Amino acid sequence: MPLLMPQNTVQTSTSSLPSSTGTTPSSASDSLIAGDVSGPAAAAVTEQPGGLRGLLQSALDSNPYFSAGFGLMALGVGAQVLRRSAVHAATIAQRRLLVSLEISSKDPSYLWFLQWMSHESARQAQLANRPLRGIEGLASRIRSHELAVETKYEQRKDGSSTAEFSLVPGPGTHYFRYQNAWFQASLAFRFFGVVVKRERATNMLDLNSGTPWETVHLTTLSRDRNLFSSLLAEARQLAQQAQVGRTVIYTAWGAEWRPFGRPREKRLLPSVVLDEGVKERVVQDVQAFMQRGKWYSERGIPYRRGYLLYGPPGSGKSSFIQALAGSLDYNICVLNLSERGLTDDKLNHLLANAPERSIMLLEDIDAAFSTRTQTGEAGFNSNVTFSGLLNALDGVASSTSQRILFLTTNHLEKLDPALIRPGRVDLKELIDDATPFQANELFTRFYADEEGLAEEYFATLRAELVSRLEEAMRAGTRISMAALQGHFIRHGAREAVQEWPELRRMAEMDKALRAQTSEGEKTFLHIEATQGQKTALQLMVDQVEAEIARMRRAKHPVPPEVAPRTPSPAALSADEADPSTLAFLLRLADDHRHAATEAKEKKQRDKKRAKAAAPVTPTQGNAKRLEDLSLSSTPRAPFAAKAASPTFNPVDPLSSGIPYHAATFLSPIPFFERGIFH
Ligand SMILES: Nc1ncnc2c1ncn2[C@@H]1O[C@H](COP(=O)(O)OP(=O)(O)OP(=O)(O)O)[C@@H](O)[C@H]1O
Repeated sequence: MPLLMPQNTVQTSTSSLPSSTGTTPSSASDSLIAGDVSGPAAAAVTEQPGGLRGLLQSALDSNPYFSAGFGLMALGVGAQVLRRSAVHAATIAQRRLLVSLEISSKDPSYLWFLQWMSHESARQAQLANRPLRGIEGLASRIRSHELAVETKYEQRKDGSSTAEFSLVPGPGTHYFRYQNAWFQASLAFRFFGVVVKRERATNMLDLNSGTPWETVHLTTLSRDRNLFSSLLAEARQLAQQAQVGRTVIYTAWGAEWRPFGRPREKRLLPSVVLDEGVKERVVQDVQAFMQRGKWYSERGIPYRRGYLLYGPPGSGKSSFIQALAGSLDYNICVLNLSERGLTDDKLNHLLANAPERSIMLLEDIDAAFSTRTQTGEAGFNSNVTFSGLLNALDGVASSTSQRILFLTTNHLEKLDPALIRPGRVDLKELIDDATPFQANELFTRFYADEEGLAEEYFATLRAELVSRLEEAMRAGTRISMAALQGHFIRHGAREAVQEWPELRRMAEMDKALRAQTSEGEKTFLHIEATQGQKTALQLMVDQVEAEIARMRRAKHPVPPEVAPRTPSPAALSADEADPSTLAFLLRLADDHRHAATEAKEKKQRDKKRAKAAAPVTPTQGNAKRLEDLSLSSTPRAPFAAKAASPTFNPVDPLSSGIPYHAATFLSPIPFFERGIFH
């Protein structure tokens, strides 16, 4: 305690000592310096506090709580200083020792890195089954426990579907070891608020697609910074390895392209059998186009080419495009215009930003547009307008990078000429049902090396099959290549010929069913009344008859356009019926049925309204209820008088002479609506 004694206090006390005491000032000050404050000097110090320090001292001495609090405060301040210094030191150390890399989901290496991580985690999972040995063994045990699943789901037109799941590192922090260096990877979802600051345009796209903007942060020691490039190169190599000999199918994911499932095995061009010369024409055209990049740029012509493949389902349009992409070592970007959530802007962006070396494929273009008007109201989910599509196609035309665009359709006749004019579509090819040439080729591909089949016998079987197809074609029955391929898969060469009638019957039924659908209606207009179509016609006749019977049962008048032609349903025989008339009659009958239902509903509505507007003579009970419900200020007499009059319109406050609010309240219509009179 004496050591805490303030110097100035000591000095002040010492100078105030009277010299008359005979004590030499030097001896007093000596004893103070030596720390000896007993005796008169000490008394002087304690008795004269003098200033803030003295006050503090006395408080500390006299109040133990105060001194304890003071001590705690000093400790807290010390701890805070220490913490700050530690944080500061850590920040400096982090800056100097660590280096981090950000990969955004916009960057191509983002997916490569995620794939690399999942590949590594699978590899390490295998290592983990081995005995633990050294740091390698330890590293193998440290693997990601925060996974995310990416599901690619495809619903096919035939109703079947496929789903592929890939496990990738999920949001969170992951540690891994690469070339003896430790890495920390933190996958953070950056939500819109943050992205707004960084990339406004991208943020808007994210808002449209509803997918969060993602980033991966990689951190390692600064001396290992070169490992980043080697890691990314390895990830890219791994991604490319997975694609060697394969075709990547990209699909639209919001406003960007993402690989759909794993890359597919390349389809070989000879495996798709098209009619004579068709394949060669398209392949040569594409190859010539690819070699003329300089020619296009020198003349300032947009470097793009559009192809339209049209024809019935199952004729090999998609298969051919896949094989063509494989032969050129290209990938395919598939876009379905009827896709939910697709807008003009997104379409434009997607067409303009397709991955390099890829063929753009717009499938079933007729399904999205049959006329120039937007078909969204007609049941499609897409918000793409026809003009939006034309703009997007023209936008592609203005791009300087190479663009190969394929459109496919089953119904050429449904397409607007503006869509397929030269400049948008440069080459159109019909990919039709099987021709004798194709049947010959496919038969050879399937059975040329079948065991136990002599060359001569093989040739005879092939000729027999081809002649049967020709005969079916003469009778108007076409067989799709998909059906022919399925038939060959099911049977050997001999049975394929023997079982030909089965294939033909199936083809006829298939056509009949197709013709039954409204989609098939137009196709139907082009067919002749052959054996195959007779089945279809019969189905249609049946439908017209059923329609007429339904109308008669419902007591709807049969439309005059239908009636004269069908004095009795039996008069319509399949042989006489003309498909276009039948299609017309069916549609007419359908329209008429709708009109009749609407008329009936309207009649009921009118009746109800008339009943509501009819003069009201309240029954005793209802009058009582009205009385109970009426406002006290409501004059009841005029209402009763008016209500008795046949011309009284209870909804018209002016004619009733009742104040407006009371009139609405008293009007029977709201009561009807509320069910009071029911
Ligand atoms: N010309 C062909 N050569 C070889 N196989 C074919 C041919 N046409 C169709 N196939 C086979 O039939 C199946 C369906 O073919 P694909 O999907 O290519 O027909 P598509 O014309 O694109 O049909 P859609 O118009 O319905 O899209 C595939 O398995 C394919 O192998």
